[in-house]
Amino acid sequence: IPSKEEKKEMERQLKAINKPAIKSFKLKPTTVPEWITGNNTSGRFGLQQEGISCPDGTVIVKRTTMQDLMHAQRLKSMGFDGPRPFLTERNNTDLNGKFYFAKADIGPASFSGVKGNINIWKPKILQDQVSLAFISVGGGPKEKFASISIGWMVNPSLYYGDYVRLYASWTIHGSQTGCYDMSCPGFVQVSKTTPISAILQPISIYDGPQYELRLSLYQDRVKGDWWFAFKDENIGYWPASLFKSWRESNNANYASWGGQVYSPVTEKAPVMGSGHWPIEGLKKAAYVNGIKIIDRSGTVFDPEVGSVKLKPTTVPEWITGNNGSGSFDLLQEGISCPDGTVIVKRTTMQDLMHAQRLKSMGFDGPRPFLKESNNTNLNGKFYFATADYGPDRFGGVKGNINVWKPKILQDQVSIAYIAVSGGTIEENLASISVGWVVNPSMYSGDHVRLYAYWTTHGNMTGCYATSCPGFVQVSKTIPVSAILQPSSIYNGPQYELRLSLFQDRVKGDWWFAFKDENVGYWPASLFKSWRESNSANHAFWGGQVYSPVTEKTPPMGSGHWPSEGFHKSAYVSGLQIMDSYGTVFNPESGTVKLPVLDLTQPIESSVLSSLSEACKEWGFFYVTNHGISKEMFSKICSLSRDVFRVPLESKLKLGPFSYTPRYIASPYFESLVVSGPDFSGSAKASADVLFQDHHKPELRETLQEYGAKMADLSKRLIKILLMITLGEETGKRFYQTEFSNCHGYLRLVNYTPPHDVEKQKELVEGLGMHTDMSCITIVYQDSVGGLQMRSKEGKWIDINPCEDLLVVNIGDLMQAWSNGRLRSSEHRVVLRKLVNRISLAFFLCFEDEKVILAPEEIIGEGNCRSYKSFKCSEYLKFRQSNEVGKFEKIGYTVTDFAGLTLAQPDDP
Ligand SMILES: O=C(O)CCC(=O)C(=O)O
Ligand SMILES: [Fe+2]
Repeated sequence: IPSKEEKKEMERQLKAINKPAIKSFKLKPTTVPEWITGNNTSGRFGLQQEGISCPDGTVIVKRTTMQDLMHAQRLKSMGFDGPRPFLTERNNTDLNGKFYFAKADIGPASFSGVKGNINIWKPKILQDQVSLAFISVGGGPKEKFASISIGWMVNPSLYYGDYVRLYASWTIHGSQTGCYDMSCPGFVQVSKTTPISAILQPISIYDGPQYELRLSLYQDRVKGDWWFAFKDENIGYWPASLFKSWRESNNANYASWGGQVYSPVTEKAPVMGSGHWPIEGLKKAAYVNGIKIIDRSGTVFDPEVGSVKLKPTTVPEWITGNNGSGSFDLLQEGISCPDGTVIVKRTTMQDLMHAQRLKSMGFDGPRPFLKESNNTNLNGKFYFATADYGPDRFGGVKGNINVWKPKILQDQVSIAYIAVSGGTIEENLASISVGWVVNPSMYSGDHVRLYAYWTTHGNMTGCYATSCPGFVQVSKTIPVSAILQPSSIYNGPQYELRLSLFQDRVKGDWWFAFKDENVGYWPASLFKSWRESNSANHAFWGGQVYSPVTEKTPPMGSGHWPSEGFHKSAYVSGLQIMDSYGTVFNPESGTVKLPVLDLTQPIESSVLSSLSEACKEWGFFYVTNHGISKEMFSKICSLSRDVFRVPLESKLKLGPFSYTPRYIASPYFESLVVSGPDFSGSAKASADVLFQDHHKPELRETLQEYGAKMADLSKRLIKILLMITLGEETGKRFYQTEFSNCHGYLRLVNYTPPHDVEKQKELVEGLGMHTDMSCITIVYQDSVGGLQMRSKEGKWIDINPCEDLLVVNIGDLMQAWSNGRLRSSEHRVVLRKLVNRISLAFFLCFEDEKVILAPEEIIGEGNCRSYKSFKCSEYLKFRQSNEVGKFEKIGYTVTDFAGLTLAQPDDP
């Protein structure tokens, strides 16, 4: 505990260090070595943001807190006064502690830059110990000796936790004066993404993957400043003035690379690097490689660089989609920056005290994942209003929350949010929530602010975006505590926040997007429990208020009840869930998650049961890894466009069996049938009519290939359906006797919506409700979407398009043959956007002469037969006898045609 005097001194130091929030910085060096702008090289590298940094998020700077200074003080008194980046002395021990080094050096020499790759390890060390790996430069005569060193360091006494962190330190005055990063004036941070004490992840694994830090130190040859670059990014610089002694000798004199450990004498010295000897070789021992020197003339050898992750690898379509309603302005803390400046809101003592005070009040953060209802504890009351979705595996959630500014007192909190949470067991529950918050105790004023919050460890650990390591800010314009304006007005204009949380499907990181901009992400490593369950489990939307028990509870949202309706009560709208395949669905409208059959995976019993359930309930499912490439789909789509662009006159020459013009099924629907098994012949016949002497060999070649693949796929699917309903052996037998003569045909469909489709009040149907006359149908729909299936209760459910998935649905013939165990459900296509839509449907049908009669095996003992036997061609005739009956199914279903209304158990 510091004495009064010491505390005063620290406060003085804090004042000196914590400069005003706005300051003009140099943002770029004048000269940059070639190696900084080179192309990327290997080595994926995630960065975690430093503990206490700017909620503002514009520049990540760890402002020195009293605590840091106390730590530093303590370290000093322990004997560790900083890394010894340039030391000619050998391993040494003084009264308090021991230093060990392993290094290589160059010098004296004349150079102005050095770079190298250091691989990252996380040595096990005790609280008072230090382990680091570095690159450094130094120079000047003995008593004026100065140096800079950068690298990674594990130093629990200086920084929170035993994380491996980026570090930078320097010494002047013959190494008498020394500083870490921000703990004394000198280093100027310019990077907005990489703080100097950033947590480094991942870490190399013994005999496993190796991760490197790519670092460089170089002098601006015009200004003389020394710059520190991490991968491609300039982190900051030390002004030339700091190293007078170098200026005198006009350049640096020594460079060194290596490792260093420090331990109090009372303890066993900690591990350096991986703790293994160089003789064990790569992947086992720590290394520094790719060392390069830049000489005074600027000559470099083999420049080599990389970059920091700023974008997710996968981005859901909704992020790049068009804007929704409601304009929205963002204010950044009420300060705007003159050119060439960056906004630095560093964590102040006050911020920390606020957070502390809130904690002691009972509010330890929003409670994004709560099964419990409104609750009151000793200190305060929480109230919730939430809707939730789950448990389910999904990869994202989005929604619009309208913004209100509830009147609340200083100690109260009001929040509206969307959240995701997961975890397999109580102890590893984790969650992320984003939304708006009014929280005057945490942030200054009663502004409505954007917030992001997460919890880990069974929700025991929780953090606001930047108040502990975890969230990585990437947006340069939207800080997570941005003030939101305007807010909605009762019975007046409504303003919404468009938010989404989604998982990078390659890296596993969770991203937060506001409108169409990625604000930042939480690295996958943060939510181990989710990784175990492979994705999130629950989604929530709602409001939350907190108040100390002594006060009246504040209003939630607008403070008005939902019954008052739109413009009056708070709402969350446009809720969407993205499943782990990237398809998007609406959790409100009785959403159904259809199973996805992966054809490259062994069909396990869990897959069989969900498939069988879906076929019974919906008659729809998805199939993936079906062996048809994206290029194939886009080729057919483009060929289809060519076909439908042909003048109507020519298309009509194809005749009604192959071409259906727009006015038959619907004013927006036209289609071309290509029949199998000779898809090529059928396509050629059509092409000859449509394109006459302009031969289109691609059309028949592509359709032949696609048709054949569809025929194979449909047969494979039939076998799986038979296996589900009849078991493996019986299924195989029936495939041979009943399905081996099936044939298929393709229908290319072009939907042309009316010009005012987006303004129409009524839903525009591209294809009306119908059931398919097939055994099964396989549909490819382009990215426009609009296919819907109808539930037994009559609810319409979107079947969203997804690049990698084909839609499979059961047709009437299969429903009759399976005695209704497989459902042929009504579906339709709705047009919402003013763009053409292409779909490719493949119908697998029984041969015309086949008599359909459900076998006893499928009816099962004690069950009734539901359909009388009928000849396939008769049913087709029944549907086709009437142009309406072909597409409009009411009164023309297989049940109308062959259904047995009465239970007749003895009827064969
Ligand atoms: O266009 C679609 O997505 C589906 C077409 C369809 O249902 C059909 O042709 O039977
Ligand atoms: Fe259909």
